[in-house]
Amino acid sequence: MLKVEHIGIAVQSLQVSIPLFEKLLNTSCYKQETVASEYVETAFFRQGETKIELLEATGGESAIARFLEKKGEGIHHIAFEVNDIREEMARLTAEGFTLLQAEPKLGADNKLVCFLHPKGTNGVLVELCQEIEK
Ligand SMILES: CC[C@H](C(=O)O)C(=O)SCCNC(=O)CCNC(=O)[C@H](O)C(C)(C)COP(=O)(O)OP(=O)(O)OC[C@H]1O[C@@H](n2cnc3c(N)ncnc32)[C@H](O)[C@@H]1OP(=O)(O)O
Ligand SMILES: [Co+2]
Repeated sequence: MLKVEHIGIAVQSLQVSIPLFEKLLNTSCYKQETVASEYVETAFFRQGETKIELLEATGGESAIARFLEKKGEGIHHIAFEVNDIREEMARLTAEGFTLLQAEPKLGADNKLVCFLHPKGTNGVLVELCQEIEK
């Protein structure tokens, strides 16, 4: 794993949370992006080498909607940057971790992503991200 690429935080409303995090972090949100396949709208803030990703559900089928319903607002996942996501997925599968996708999928912020089941990672939802070469 190269670094913590972002920390995902589930929020009820980006309209409320973006200004709050702009005040908290003393920096502006640099990107807002909807990921339709995940039924989420995201907002990103840079913090040194890593980022904060705020996530608002755009539909009831969203993992974020279910999380908010069950646990309320809060830290949702930790994303690690990797060089080669498919290689890392194969390595982690061999190590006995449960991947939630057989193939990486298009995520936000120009990344290929996949997730590991939190049951196998001490209750922490882990995301892997690989930058898509421009
Ligand atoms: C990709 C766009 C963007 C990006 O960075 O590019 C994103 O990050 S999108 C983020 C939203 N998408 C996802 O989270 C996709 C992966 N997540 C899932 O597939 C599900 O949420 C899953 C499998 C983690 C949980 O399943 P479900 O949503 O159906 O909820 P359950 O209540 O059935 O959960 C089962 C079990 O897992 C625990 N759980 C759920 N979410 C989390 C979490 N974020 N962190 C830790 N644990 C979590 C939940 O409490 C249940 O445990 P139990 O002991 O049975 O209560
Ligand atoms: Co994420």
